[in-house]
Parts: sequence; C-alpha cells; structure tokens
Amino acid sequence: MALIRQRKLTKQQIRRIDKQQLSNQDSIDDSLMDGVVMAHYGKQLEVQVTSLPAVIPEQPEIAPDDPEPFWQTLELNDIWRCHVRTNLPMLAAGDQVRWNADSNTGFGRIEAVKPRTSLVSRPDRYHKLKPVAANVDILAIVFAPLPAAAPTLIDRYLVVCHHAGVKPLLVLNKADLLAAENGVDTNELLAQYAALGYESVLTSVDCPENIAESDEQEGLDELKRYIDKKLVIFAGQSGVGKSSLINALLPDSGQSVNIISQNSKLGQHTTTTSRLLPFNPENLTQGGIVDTPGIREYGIWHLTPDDIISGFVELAPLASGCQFRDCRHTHNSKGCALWQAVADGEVLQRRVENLVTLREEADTKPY
Ligand SMILES: Nc1nc2c(ncn2[C@@H]2O[C@H](COP(=O)(O)OP(=O)(O)OP(=O)(O)O)[C@@H](O)[C@H]2O)c(=O)[nH]1
Ligand SMILES: [Zn+2]
Repeated sequence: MALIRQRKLTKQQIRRIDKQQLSNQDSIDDSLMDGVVMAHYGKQLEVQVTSLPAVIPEQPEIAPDDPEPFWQTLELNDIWRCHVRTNLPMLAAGDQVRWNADSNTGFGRIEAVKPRTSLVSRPDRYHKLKPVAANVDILAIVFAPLPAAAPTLIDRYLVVCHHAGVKPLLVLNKADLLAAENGVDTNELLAQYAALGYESVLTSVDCPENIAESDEQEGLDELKRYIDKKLVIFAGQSGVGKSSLINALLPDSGQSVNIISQNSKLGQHTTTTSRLLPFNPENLTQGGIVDTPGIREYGIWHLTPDDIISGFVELAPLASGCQFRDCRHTHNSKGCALWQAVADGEVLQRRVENLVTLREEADTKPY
C-alpha cells in the first residue's frame, strides 16, 4: 500500500501562498466595476458601465513597427457585451452587477449580481421559467375602453405584481374613447380597483382624430410623476397602446450611448427577451422602461394557490374563515367564507370567480 504522505507546509510557505492569494484577489477587485444589465441575448448580455474600476487598464506601449492590437478604452456609460460567470443565477435586464472588462477583446465578464429588490419572470415556450426584468419598481397595467378591458387579465397582473414584489399602477389609456362608450363600464372598473387601494392614471397619447385640435397628451405628465426615477414595465393586451405610451415617454430614445460589441454578427438578428430603455441614458438612476415582448401572455401557473390568493388583497384575509382548510373557493364549496362575503355584498363576485379560474389554471399546467 502506497504511503500517502501529507505535505507539510512550512510557516513561511503558508505565508507566501496567503500573500499570493491576497494579491490575486486584489487585482480582481481592482478590475471590478458596477454595471446594469441593459439587454439579454441568449448567453450574452449587454452591460452599461455605471462606475469605473479602481485601476483603469492602460493601453500597452507598442513598438513603432508593430501593428496596433485591438484595444477598447473603458468609459463610463458605454455598453459592453458580456459573458456571465458559470455559477451565477440567470440574469435579466435591470440586474445590477459587478463585472470586469477585457480591453484586449472588447468583452466583459459578469462576476457577481447584487441583491434584487424584485424579479419578474415568465415561462418561455418550453415552460421553463425565465427572469425578464430585475429591480422593477412598477408594473403599469395598461388597458383601454377599446379593445374592451379584460378584468381577468388585470387581476392576473395584480397577482404577478404581488408575487414579484412590484407595485402595480393601472393605466387607462385611450381615455379619449371614454366618451364614446359613455365610460360606464371602464369607470366602474376603475372605481372597483380604487376601492381595493390600487392607484390609476388616465392617459390619451395617440388619438389621430384629436391631433389637429391639440397636441396635448392627456395624463402623460401625471404618469411621468408616478414613474419618475423608477424602473417600470408596461403590460397589457394587444392594441391598448403600450408602444404608443412608451414612445410618448421616450420621445428621443435614439442611441446616445456607445455600444461596444466586438462581434457585430452576434445580437444583430437575435431577439432580446427584454431591454432596459433608460429615461436618461447617461444616468440610470433616473429610471426607465423595461420593454418585454410577449409579457401579455403571462402565465401564472408557476405560482402556488397561496401565492395566487395573496394577490387578491381583499380575499386573502377572508380565506382563513372557510370551513375547510383546503377549500377551493368554488361556488359550491361548502362553508366558503369568500362566497359568504359575496352573498353579503362585501366583495365582488367576479374577483372570487377570477381567483378560482387562476387557481385552476395553475393546477392544470405542467409544473
Ligand atoms: N384613440 C386613441 N388611440 C390610441 C391611443 N394610444 C394608442 N392608440 C392607437 O391604438 C393602436 C394600438 O397602439 P399600440 O401602441 O400599437 O398598442 P400596443 O399595446 O403596443 O399593441 P401590441 O404591440 O400589439 O401589444 C394604434 O393604432 C394607436 O394609434 C390613445 O390614447 N387614443
Ligand atoms: Zn373558501
């Protein structure tokens, strides 16, 4: 049997190794800087430089006859294409990261992600849950008189907000059309959500008929006040005016920062899962919009029944009064406190029905 000899290090050797490790760590720390994930392309991300590293790499001297090698100077607010260290969680637009840049290649590497205040995820087409936006403050639930508002969809987004830790804001766009429908249904809906404590803004950003009379974009200033210095997502069904709102809020979203991407073939034709459009491209603390295509097909089946009921703020406290702990709150559930509250006129029947629908949906989908 071979004798396994444990290698004994002398004190001096240990000291030398410690010192070496420390200095390695120092050089990593010195090259790290802050950044914000602006967009996501499959395995690569775009990161904006929000602080410079302690030690800024300097371009090496080149001998007079040598060809000039590639060198990318590091500057604040530039956007770099980055790889991600393997053991990090999946990142999304809005994530705040620590990363370093390789001036010799024009690529960066994300080393760490800072704790998130919120995370919005959605299932991809393979039913795998993917984060789409991190550190979002507000989810603007956009609806309109036409196409008619779908309260089920609004309730679904409210559940999502609750679960993701994001504040909901109801945005009734196309307010100019309220007169045409006499505003009865939509105003009633707004009143119902106001009674539950949800805030709302009325906007009218893009009404062709009125454009000749006034260029006023109704409600836009009020909306801006709500979302100032905040990171916001616009969600809602097709045709309610999300793009119109985003364009109105970011009239000059033309490229004003330098995007560094050595390999221009990458990303040009790939679609992003989400992109952060800042209000001020040179100061990300001023907030912005996370544009997330496809958010309207938001499934919520990854949530548990408890998650779902806690998104129904007025119903959640009542559920403990149900006769059975595993009450499904359907119309014929015996001793259901929610239906008793409907009978007593304390809560809206459609909210209880939506709760049941969403719970059933969560139950029947895979995972
Ligand atoms: N009357 C009126 N029409 C509006 C208003 N805002 C947007 N529209 C119109 O509504 C239509 C749909 O607007 P979009 O901004 O494309 O809607 P969207 O929600 O982005 O739709 P998707 O891209 O399909 O999700 C367009 O024809 C707009 O001109 C508004 O305030 N009033
Ligand atoms: Zn019940």
